[in-house]
Amino acid sequence: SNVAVYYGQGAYQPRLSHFCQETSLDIINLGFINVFPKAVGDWPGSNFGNQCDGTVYEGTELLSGCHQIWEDIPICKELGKTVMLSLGGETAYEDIPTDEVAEWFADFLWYSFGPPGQNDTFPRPFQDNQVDGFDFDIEHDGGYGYATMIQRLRSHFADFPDETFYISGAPQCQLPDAQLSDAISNSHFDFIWVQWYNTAACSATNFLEGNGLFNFAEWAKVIQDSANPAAKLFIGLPASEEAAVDGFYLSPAEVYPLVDIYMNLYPDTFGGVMLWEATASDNNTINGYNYAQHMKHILHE
Ligand SMILES: CNC(=O)NC(=N)Nc1ccccc1
Repeated sequence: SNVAVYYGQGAYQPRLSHFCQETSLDIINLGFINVFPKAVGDWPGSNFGNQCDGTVYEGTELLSGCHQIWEDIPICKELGKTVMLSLGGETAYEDIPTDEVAEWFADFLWYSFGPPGQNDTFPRPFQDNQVDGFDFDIEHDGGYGYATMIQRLRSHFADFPDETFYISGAPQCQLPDAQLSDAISNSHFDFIWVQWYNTAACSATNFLEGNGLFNFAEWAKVIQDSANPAAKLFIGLPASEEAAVDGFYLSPAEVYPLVDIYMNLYPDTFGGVMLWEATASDNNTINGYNYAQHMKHILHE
């Protein structure tokens, strides 16, 4: 099974290539496209923390100088990493007003961050690099338009039949997820990494208390009833005490039984662990291994 991490919002984070050299990491979600178009023709905006050089395409909030990222993606690809572009995050206003805007947004993302050379009226913020897919980290204002975006993206994917592109989502653990449940029911996801933190009613800490509120089983059923029953369900966890809201961190020793039980109860649906986020994991070493390395060991026990 795989370890997925978010990268781009870490405090004083090192560049992407540092994480691509970590053998414990399989999937890297670059966060975030944090400004969504309000109308057809509007450009989205981006934020990758301390990366990029601060320049934007004139009149937009889309970063145009992300040299560290466009230099490092080839290294990541060379090392076999899956690199996703993540939409949303904490700060974004994530409302998609109409189907036309949803399709425009999907087209923009595809022509700007998908395979190069398709339509040069669009910018190439990562130059000729193409991402392996798009992640929906929709934290609020969502609910409508994502299924349309994903269907549109998949129609573009079909134009490159010998290449593989992915769609993923990071819903909160409360069911139904106000932002993504509609999209999960009506469009094809490959990975769902549930944020089993920050929400007391269903977080992974409930597993430790044995109170039955940790709802992996319910989410596994959502996947099995979804547009893609073969989608992989990941357990999302904070990579350190301070990486999420207080009180939701599990030590590696606490994660072990959680993963062991659900990996074996749901061998076809269990996909691995997602961590928020990469730099926090690096800074959280226990017995000489960082948090992601502990997760990799647990997954391969
Ligand atoms: C997948 N996205 C996230 O995990 N976002 C996230 N954890 N945001 C956040 C919320 C509260 C405190 C710190 C980070």
